[in-house]
Amino acid sequence: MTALLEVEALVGGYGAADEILKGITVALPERRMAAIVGPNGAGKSTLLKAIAGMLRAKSGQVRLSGELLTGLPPRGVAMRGVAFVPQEANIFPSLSVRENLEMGGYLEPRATVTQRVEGLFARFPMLAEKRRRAARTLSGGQRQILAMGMALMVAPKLLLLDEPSAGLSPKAAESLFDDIAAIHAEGTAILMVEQNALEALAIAEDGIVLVDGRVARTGPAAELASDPEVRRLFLGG
Ligand SMILES: Nc1ncnc2c1ncn2[C@@H]1O[C@H](COP(=O)(O)OP(=O)(O)OP(=O)(O)O)[C@@H](O)[C@H]1O
Repeated sequence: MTALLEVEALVGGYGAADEILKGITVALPERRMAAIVGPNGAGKSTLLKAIAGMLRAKSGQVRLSGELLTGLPPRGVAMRGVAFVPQEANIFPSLSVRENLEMGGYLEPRATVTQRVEGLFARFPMLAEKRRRAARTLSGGQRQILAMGMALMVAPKLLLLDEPSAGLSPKAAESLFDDIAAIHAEGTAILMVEQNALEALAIAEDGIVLVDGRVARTGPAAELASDPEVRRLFLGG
């Protein structure tokens, strides 16, 4: 079976300085969810940016369903079915909730946009309730739902989430993780970077531990979450 996402020997960084990604090889099957965990500065966010086309790889390849993504601009990657939700500044604060969702689907035909917005309102009643409110009035957890909703407007095959629970209270994070698990259960493959490593591994099927720009461990998420060495070294557990 061809994997949905294949990252092979990816090397890259932000300039002439040292490479941040030092040869990353990971794969994600169709409809699967993997959590990327590891210490600060390991290159987790950088890996997501490289997959999304926001960072030019120095060498190595990224493929989606066998098709080469490496070298495509972010728009080209997005048009092939990869939606990226950055950690910050992922909504338009002064636009309404509905307008934010419409912006998420601005490349889609009008009728598709209307249909998908209605689908998201049905899926997330909070968004429907607040559809006319400026996005800046939402709570942190509600903003993350809106940001994911914008990404879902293109019906992506793969959703890239960069620390969705950052800055949320434990209760808000727990509720957000429930929503992420539900989005995954509906068939979207997800690659999620998280500081809340144990919570992320609890809802993901696969785990990827990144340390200093390299893959230190991969395996079933539950296995990694209960591995004493992983807990001690990377999860503070
Ligand atoms: N835009 C940038 N320009 C230059 N260097 C950057 C940039 N963004 C990140 N870096 C550097 O790249 C390294 C990896 O950062 P990255 O954000 O990928 O780590 P991370 O594993 O996601 O950790 P964190 O949880 O701290 O975000 C860090 O040393 C960081 O300082």
